[in-house]
Parts: sequence; C-alpha cells; structure tokens
Amino acid sequence: MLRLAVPNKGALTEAAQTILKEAGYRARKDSKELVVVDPENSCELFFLRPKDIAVYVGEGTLDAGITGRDMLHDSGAEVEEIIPLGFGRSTFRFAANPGEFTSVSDLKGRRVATSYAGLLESYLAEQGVDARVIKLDGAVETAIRLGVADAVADVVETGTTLRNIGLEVFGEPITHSEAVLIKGAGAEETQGLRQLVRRLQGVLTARDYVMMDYDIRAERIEEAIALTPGMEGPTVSPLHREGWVAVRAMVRRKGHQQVMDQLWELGARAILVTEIFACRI
Ligand SMILES: Nc1ncnc2c1ncn2[C@@H]1O[C@H](COP(=O)(O)OP(=O)(O)OP(=O)(O)O)[C@@H](O)[C@H]1O
Ligand SMILES: O=P(O)(O)OC[C@H]1O[C@H](OP(=O)(O)OP(=O)(O)O)[C@H](O)[C@@H]1O
Ligand SMILES: [Mg+2]
Repeated sequence: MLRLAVPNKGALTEAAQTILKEAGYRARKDSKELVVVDPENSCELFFLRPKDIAVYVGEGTLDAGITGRDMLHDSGAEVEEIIPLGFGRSTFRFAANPGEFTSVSDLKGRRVATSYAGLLESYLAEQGVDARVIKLDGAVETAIRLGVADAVADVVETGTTLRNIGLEVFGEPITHSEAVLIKGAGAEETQGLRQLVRRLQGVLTARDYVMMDYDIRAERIEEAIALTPGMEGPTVSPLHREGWVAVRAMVRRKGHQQVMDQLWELGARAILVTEIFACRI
C-alpha cells in the first residue's frame, strides 16, 4: 500500500488533486474527506496541511507527498525531492515600504515577519545577517502597517497582495518554489512509489507535448525531421501517393505553431496537431 500525502487546503490543493486524478488515482468527493482509500491502485491518500506534509514524510509515516519546495526547506524535515510538478510556482522574497531597504544586509538588527521561519532563519544565517524573526501564521504583509515588523519575507506570485498594501520587494529572491513530489531522505522507492512517479511523469509529458502528424515529399524528410525529431525519432510511413511520406512525432506544445509554419514552408501538408491524453516515455 502506497501512503501518499496531498495538500488539503491552500494554493496547491486543486492542482495536486487534478494531477493525481489525471494519473489515475481516486479523487476525494468533498473537502471534508481526510483519507481516501484507493484499492485499485493499492494507495491511501491522506489530505493534510501543506506545511505538515514534509514532517509526516520525513518521519517515515507516509511514503511520499506533494508539497511546495519552500515548505520542504522550511520544515527542515529529512526529505528529498523526487520530481518537480510544474504548478504552484512562486518566489519567496523580502518586502517592505518602498525605498526603506535595498538588500538583505540592511536588515541587521531589524524585525522581519514571516510564516516560513525555518526558511528565513537559515537564509539569514547563510547571509550572516542578524535580524529578529517574527513568526506569524499568514497574511504577514499586514505586519508592517501594524508596526509588528520592519520587513516581511513571504511568498510572492503575481505580486498583487504586496501592491494592494503598498509594499515593494527588495533584495534577491530567497528561493524559487513549485510543487514537488517528496519522499523520506534515503528511503527506498517501493513499487507503488515508482508507479506513481512514472504516472506523474507521463501526465507532465502529456501536458508539455502535442502529437503532430503531417505529409511531406520524401526528398524533404531530413529537413522535416530536424524540425520534429520526436522522442526516439519520428515514425515515418509510406503514403499511398508516389514520392510522399507521412510523419508522426511528439512536439513541444510551446512553439508548436512555429513548427507548423516551418513545416508548411517545407511543403508539408495535412499538418494535424492532437492532444496527448496520457503517455509513458
Ligand atoms: N498565490 C500563490 N500562487 C502560487 N503558489 C502559491 C501561492 N501562494 C502560495 N503558494 C505556494 O503554495 C504552497 C502552499 O502555500 P499555501 O499558502 O497554500 O499554504 P499555507 O499558507 O500553509 O496555507 P494557508 O494559506 O491555507 O494557511 C507553497 O509552496 C507556496 O509557495
Ligand atoms: O503575489 P500574490 O499572487 O498576491 O500571491 C502571494 C500571496 O499568496 C499567499 O497568500 P495566501 O492566500 O496563502 O494567504 P496566507 O498569507 O494567509 O497564507 C502568500 O502568502 C501571499 O500572501
Ligand atoms: Mg498561504
């Protein structure tokens, strides 16, 4: 039985559920369901607070989990990243009233509010800056206006929250984050976990690629293959038309319209693009 931790609340919840569903695992019926047993996949899904997930996985009570990279660093748990999952992208940054600070070294002796104290403390120590860390649970941006802190260190995605309260980022980003699949540091990858990883990689590839089919004159095939090299090499089949071949290859979704334009210029016709629903590469 694979025991997997999934965020039950917050920014990662919906996307984590979607990717697991696309990978063939059972979804929960409503947000009050805390454990879902999925006998068909020999899996139990535990819906937990995203910040607690690294702790459970690090303690070895759960085999794997989906959490944010920033959260896993913050927890200090003995876990390792298996694969990045491509959603929940954010940066973790300092912010303050405009013009007040320009770099982390300006924070010496000042108060910095955050809900990621572990991450912030280790960054400040690394930078050799002695500042006071004020631990808050959330909505930390307000701490400056309320006089509890001189600066904040928080998750920034679009920057809207900061703008709304009149704060500006300063200094280098502390870390870049996205959702990741984690397991206990040095823990053995069970058959169930290997299957989960393969399925998730399949979903990620299916999201990143499209399938492209086209017909082209045989003498232009090498130029066409240079544009659509595929994974192992494209499938080239004879066409029931003298001097023409049919080509099928996986192409990166991003930029596939440009590839179609270039193929058209080479004389390719009947260029079709279809979604890949699932795959194992
Ligand atoms: N607006 C956002 N856009 C993208 N990712 C985000 C955003 N806010 C948070 N994240 C990321 O999502 C993960 C979980 O953060 P989230 O804010 O959901 O948890 P939390 O603060 O513990 O929960 P809650 O906000 O419910 O108290 C983190 O890795 C964080 O980087
Ligand atoms: O740059 P933005 O797109 O505005 O996103 C960043 C905001 O999103 C998160 O807040 P969340 O909703 O999780 O509330 P919290 O602060 O209580 O955790 C984060 O803590 C920031 O406040
Ligand atoms: Mg939050």
